[in-house]
Amino acid sequence: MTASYIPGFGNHVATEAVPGALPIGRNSPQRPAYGLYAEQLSGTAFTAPRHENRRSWLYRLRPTAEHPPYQPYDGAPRFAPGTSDSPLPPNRLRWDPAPMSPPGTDWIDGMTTMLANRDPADLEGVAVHVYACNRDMNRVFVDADGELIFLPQSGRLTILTELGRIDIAPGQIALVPRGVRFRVELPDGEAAGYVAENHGSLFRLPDLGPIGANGLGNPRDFETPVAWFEDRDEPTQVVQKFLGSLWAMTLDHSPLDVVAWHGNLAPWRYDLSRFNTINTVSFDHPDPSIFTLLTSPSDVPGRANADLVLFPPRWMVAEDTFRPPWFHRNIMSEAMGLITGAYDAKAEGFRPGGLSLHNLMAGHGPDLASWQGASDADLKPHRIEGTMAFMVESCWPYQPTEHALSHAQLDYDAVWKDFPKARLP
Ligand SMILES: O=C(O)Cc1cc(O)ccc1O
Ligand SMILES: [Fe+2]
Repeated sequence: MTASYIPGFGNHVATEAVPGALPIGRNSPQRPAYGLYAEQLSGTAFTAPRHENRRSWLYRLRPTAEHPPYQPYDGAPRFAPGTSDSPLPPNRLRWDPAPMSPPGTDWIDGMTTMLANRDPADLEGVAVHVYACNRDMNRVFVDADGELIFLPQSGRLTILTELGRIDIAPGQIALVPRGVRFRVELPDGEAAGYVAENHGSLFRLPDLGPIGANGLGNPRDFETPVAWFEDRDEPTQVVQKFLGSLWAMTLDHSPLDVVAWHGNLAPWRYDLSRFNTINTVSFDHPDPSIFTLLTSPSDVPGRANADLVLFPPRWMVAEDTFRPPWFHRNIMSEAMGLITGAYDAKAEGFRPGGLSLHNLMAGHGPDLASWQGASDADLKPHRIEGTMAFMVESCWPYQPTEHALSHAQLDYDAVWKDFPKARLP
């Protein structure tokens, strides 16, 4: 079965998997069609301004409210373990790709939380997880702590959500809103990649300012699945992430039973190759904000709770310019992953599936080999091919988990060793 999608970002969508399931002209009729249960799912406060307001109405076989108490979930040992209380060294950190999990590991148990900031209860902050799994989920997951962006690095994912079915492969990403239940299946038998979890205001497309009305991520390239449901009366475990801990309970049916829905809070997928990359055609390397696909604003104008930034294939044409990322120290904190290829500031050691962290004010930039190569390069137009890196940039410094701290590369600082000293006249 292939999924069908509706194009557009944050649109008001109406979709039904069974004709007549969606009420017309009202949200909560006295008796919804077929005895369905109407349920509102809010992604913003009821009173959020209209242009920010996101909610959907779901028409389902059984109400979500009908469930037994959650108990602590004791699987997924590296998922949401909390962060260390010890002072965090201001060091740059980098990680090799995580090894594949033991056979029989599904997406939930294959999740490893690497970096987190703030507390989910603050409704601010972001976490970066990696996953490595090799078994279809036969249960469902729901994240009360935030929306999830899946960035597969290897292996396709089928994400069966309450609101529809999403198929993605490496090079595509998907978002599942906070509170939407889903199951992850692995058409290739195994999969690995990244998940960004946003506790803060919902990801949206950035303003374009002088760029104009088009460019970067174009709204039409975001695809929301049509209504899809399963009618399965069999025990189904639901694992929930709530305030940084995992909880579980078992229903006697699948909760992926939404027959119809309408609204503007919805999952979507996006093909990263659709990103309309904009950059200099004269000189200098623009700030990486030029590559922003999505932004989650904080309460301070222009200072993102989280930006999702892409580094796609592109032409490099800048004249008399050091073309890779410059040396820098930032107030923002930078978590970076690599989906494929090589990243232009790191000649080696940053591998697809790997991760790096350059926190608040950490001095970083091109490694010695990249600096040397770009300093000596003949500045012809040059196309960076076959690459896709991304950054989850946040105004809140990241705290690595204990697992991340104990599995970091040992010698990352060495990539910035032995730069020749400048020679004054
Ligand atoms: O550190 C990095 O590699 C990310 C980055 C990229 C860039 O083009 C400019 C600044 C920046 O932080
Ligand atoms: Fe940086």
